[in-house]
Amino acid sequence: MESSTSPTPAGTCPYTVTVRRNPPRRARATPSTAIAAATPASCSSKPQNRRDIAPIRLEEILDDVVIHVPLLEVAPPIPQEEEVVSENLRVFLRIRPLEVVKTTSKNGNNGNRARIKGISPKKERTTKTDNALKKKSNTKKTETCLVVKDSRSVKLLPPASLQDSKRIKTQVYDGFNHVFESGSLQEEVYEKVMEPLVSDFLRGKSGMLAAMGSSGSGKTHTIFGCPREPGIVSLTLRRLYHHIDTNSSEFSRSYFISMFEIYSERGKGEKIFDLTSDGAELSLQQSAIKGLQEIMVSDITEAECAIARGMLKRATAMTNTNSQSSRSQCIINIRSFLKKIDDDKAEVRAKNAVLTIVDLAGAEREKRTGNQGARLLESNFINNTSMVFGLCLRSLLEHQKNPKKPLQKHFQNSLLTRYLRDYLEGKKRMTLILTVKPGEDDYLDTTYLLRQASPYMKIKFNDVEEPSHLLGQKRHIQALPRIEQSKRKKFRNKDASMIDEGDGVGDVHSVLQEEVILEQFQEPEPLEVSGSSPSHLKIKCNGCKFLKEEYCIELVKRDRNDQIMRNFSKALWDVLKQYKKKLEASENETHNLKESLQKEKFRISELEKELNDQKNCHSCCTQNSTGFSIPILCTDTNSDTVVCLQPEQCEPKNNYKVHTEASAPKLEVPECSNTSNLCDAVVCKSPKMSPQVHDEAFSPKSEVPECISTSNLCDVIVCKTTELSPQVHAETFAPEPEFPECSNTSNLCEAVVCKSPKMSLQGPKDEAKHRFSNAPSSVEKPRRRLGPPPSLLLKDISNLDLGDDNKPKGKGSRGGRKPVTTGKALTQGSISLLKLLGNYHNV
Ligand SMILES: Nc1ncnc2c1ncn2[C@@H]1O[C@H](COP(=O)(O)OP(=O)(O)OP(=O)(O)O)[C@@H](O)[C@H]1O
Repeated sequence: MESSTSPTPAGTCPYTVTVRRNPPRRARATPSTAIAAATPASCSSKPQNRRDIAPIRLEEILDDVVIHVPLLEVAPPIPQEEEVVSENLRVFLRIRPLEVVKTTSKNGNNGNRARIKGISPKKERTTKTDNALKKKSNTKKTETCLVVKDSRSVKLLPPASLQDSKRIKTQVYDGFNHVFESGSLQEEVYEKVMEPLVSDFLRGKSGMLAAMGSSGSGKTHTIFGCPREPGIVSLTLRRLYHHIDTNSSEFSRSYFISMFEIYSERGKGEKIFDLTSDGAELSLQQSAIKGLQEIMVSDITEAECAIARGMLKRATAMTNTNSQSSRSQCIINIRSFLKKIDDDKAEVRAKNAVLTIVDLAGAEREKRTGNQGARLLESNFINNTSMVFGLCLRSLLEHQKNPKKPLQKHFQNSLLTRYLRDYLEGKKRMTLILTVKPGEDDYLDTTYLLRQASPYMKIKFNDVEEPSHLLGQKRHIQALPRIEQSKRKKFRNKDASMIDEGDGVGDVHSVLQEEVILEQFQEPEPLEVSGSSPSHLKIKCNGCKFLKEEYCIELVKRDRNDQIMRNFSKALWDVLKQYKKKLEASENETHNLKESLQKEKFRISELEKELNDQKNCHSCCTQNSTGFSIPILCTDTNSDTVVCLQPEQCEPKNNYKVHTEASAPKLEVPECSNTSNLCDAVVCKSPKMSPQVHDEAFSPKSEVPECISTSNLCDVIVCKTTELSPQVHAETFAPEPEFPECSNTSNLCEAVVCKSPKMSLQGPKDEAKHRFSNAPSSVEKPRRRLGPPPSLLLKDISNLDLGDDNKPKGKGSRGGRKPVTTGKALTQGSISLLKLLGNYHNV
């Protein structure tokens, strides 16, 4: 709390203290919508609607719905005396007498035979339950818990036990169309409840009456009654047949009755049984029952007989609460078919209307009914149907209160509600009659029903079918609650003039045809609106005459709703488009990823192939029985050279013959076995080299003497691989015992050349150094022991004329012996060696 001394205004007491209870508030800017609503358009200086605010979002569209729809509700058209635009659901309450005087026959039946599906009617006998009930009723005097306040309200008094323990207070239920006290007569009920429906029905308007209440509360009694006290159905039929059409000479009216029940045998799903025929099982398609028989009833007796026969077939059973409790939902349809025959008898117009009366099976509490087994399963079905029925109405109410809340599709959950869909969605008018038992024991049942059903009184029927007074009169615009697009399209092009003129064409026999006629008449497009304010709107509809004001407003409202829905659809469409784009993008990405994956796979397979090739190449060398690796070689058939098998080289076009392990054991080139995959093994590069040399070269016994003797002819044995191991070359090119000097004195041997830079022995670059002439230092090493000369060398020595070594050789040499030729030209190295040996010898 804040206190402050304000400057004292003139004329007031200087000691006055102003106490501010709340801090001063800052005035908030008035919302533009409020301004718009409060200020007339002419007074506002600023533009009211700014369309450039923001792009429409879903929420705004929904808000739009809220803003625009009540626009017409703010100033609803004032209903004329007889023209009620909207009508609430009519709810009546009937209280059963506390003590029921049973009008039972001698054998215990009260006029109707009990029948249970699948169970033959039993002989009524006094059971323990009955006795218990009787005892109970005798011993304990039941108090009433329901007191009628006035014709529209009741007071519900909780039993003393509950009042104490649960602190439940007295409740008042108000707003019923009428409350029938326990002593009310059937005729009275009919007059208030059914007569308005019947009147409308006679004017061609469909309607429904449904009786709701707990088991034994008097629903069946109210609907069907008994012979002494005929119920609503009987009274309705009487009324119908006593009704005389004013223009009966021009019209012919006929009635058809159909009756069926929805029953769940032992709770195994719902089934529909025809009660007017042989009790055949039927099926529900959309909201129509396929194969349901209609009996044309020409008089009241016939009609009552049909109903009585149906009642006999209905499933009933005895429970603790009702000796003849209905175990199924029973529906009776009375259809009126009105026909106008023109003078020339050529043109007939017809009108159908259906009056539906529903006797619901009573909701049961297991504790009270004492049901077990099959009865209990039936109870579950009954309670479930009652619950779904209630949910549908509750959803309709909530939807009407707040249009944002969608109309739930509870009707799908039971056959009954599916059949009554139009009524439960507020498209057709219906009336409810609640039946209650006023006993203290029934307090819970009664309070449950009243609590559940009393809100239904607020349900409104705005867009329901209006009665057409008689054929030829114009239909109200509201008589188009549900215009199915397909039907519209189908009949769009038909001539609507016959409706305007009031003359029908052709023979019309169905409700559908009637609906089509209405749709044609009420086709709202094209729509022309004239007038400035809704109250003066006149709309020209499809070439028809100007319609009444309230219908114009209704059309505007619908049009606006359509517009809102279109906006909503657009926004939704945009969102969907965005999602689609995203989806496409992600699909592309997925595609790319798949492609790259394919490429990777292909690359992997290539690498694997390469690896396999490498392995195959490696497997050229296989282990033979001796443990040596035998290369699988191929021989060049042209040159007789031996090469290591390479896949690309061994193709038949290259004239290579592939040697398998078995076919090439003789080659025995162990040195190559270690390096088969690393090198081309032993290759003769010289075209001059004779096969014999190579034979020697590859023979392990030859120990490569030819290397020395034939060094000038060829490169002899060449390892092509750079990775040839020294050991191999040592074995191949360094026959240690025979030519230690070769290995030690590589300068002597120019024949053995390893081309590999990694070769451990003498490389080509060292060749010059190893030459004898250029490396005299090697000669000067006297301590070095030479190994036994090879046979070729010995031959050379033996043939050497050492005495003439100073004489020039060749043709011009005199007296000298010609050197013995071995058929092979001596190499320069050999000559040098021989000279050296000669010198040595001389020394
Ligand atoms: N207003 C009434 N006046 C006289 N008797 C009544 C009245 N209402 C009900 N009864 C009697 O009460 C008994 C039970 O009524 P009824 O069979 O109509 O109950 P119900 O609601 O149809 O029960 P259920 O749902 O189990 O079929 C019947 O014997 C019926 O004659």
